[in-house]
Amino acid sequence: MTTTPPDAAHDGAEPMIEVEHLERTFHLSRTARVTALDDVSCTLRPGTCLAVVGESGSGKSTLARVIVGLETADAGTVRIAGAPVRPTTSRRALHERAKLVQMVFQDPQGSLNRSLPVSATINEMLLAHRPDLDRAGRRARTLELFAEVGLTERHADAKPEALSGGQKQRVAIARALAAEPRVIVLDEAVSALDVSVQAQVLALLKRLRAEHGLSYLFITHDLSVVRDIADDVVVMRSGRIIERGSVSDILDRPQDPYTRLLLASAPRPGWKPRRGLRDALAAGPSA
Ligand SMILES: Nc1ncnc2c1ncn2[C@@H]1O[C@H](COP(=O)(O)OP(=O)(O)OP(=O)(O)O)[C@@H](O)[C@H]1O
Repeated sequence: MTTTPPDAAHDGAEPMIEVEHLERTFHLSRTARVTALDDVSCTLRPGTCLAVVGESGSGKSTLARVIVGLETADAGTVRIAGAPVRPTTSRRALHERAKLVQMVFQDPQGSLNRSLPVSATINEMLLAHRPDLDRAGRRARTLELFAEVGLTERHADAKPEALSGGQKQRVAIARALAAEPRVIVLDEAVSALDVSVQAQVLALLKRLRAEHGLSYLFITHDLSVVRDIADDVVVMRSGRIIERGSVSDILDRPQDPYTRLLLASAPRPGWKPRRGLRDALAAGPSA
């Protein structure tokens, strides 16, 4: 394990997200269970991007869901901007949390109504988070948000089916921005996009981060995007963090055999998919 954790204590700034000793086990039947989070601790430094990487089923999404409050941990603590995140059904507490942290998913379709223009999803967020705006104010703010993510009024008034995958993901990012959060959790948010569209969305995310002082928790199984966007990385396997460090620590000087295998299995120019990552991992680090 690398000995240089991306720990905010090192630079004295209060962490945007501080996760300590999270545990989450899913009971599938009376006898079968899966440990999705096993003593997981990590820190997102303000204004930075922490990538959470690992193969499918390693616990990345469960970690993201616990952080935003969509999932409850069995044990451990989550603090966002210093405020403890507790399981709650209180509308007020959920609203307060939504102002701190928003989530963008792989499939933007989930937050779009097929029969309404895509601007409706932004209007809905503004209704919840900007009570100071009237109808005209919400429309103006919606168009501002569309412009921020590189879309126009024509896109705002289109139904979801008229937009490409990349454009829909831009709408999802605009929707997250509408709450004016401090942190955005992106769960495989660029994974379904073509490489060139992916690069454009990553460039957009980097610009927005700088302009709004945002911090990102970036969940991905795709190591090729990590170098582009992340500052720090944690590597998960079977619910545990097995290695952590700066992007160059992890991508250039990985210590753990599993991290090395993940890197060796990652697609790169000239890579030929002779064997799946799962098979390679099942065969063990010496494969
Ligand atoms: N609601 C649930 N009920 C039962 N098991 C679950 C549930 N959510 C997650 N799991 C299990 O917990 C483990 C971790 O899943 P999780 O989705 O967090 O991993 P992941 O790394 O995000 O994988 P993927 O990239 O495939 O989404 C897996 O074994 C998964 O099957």
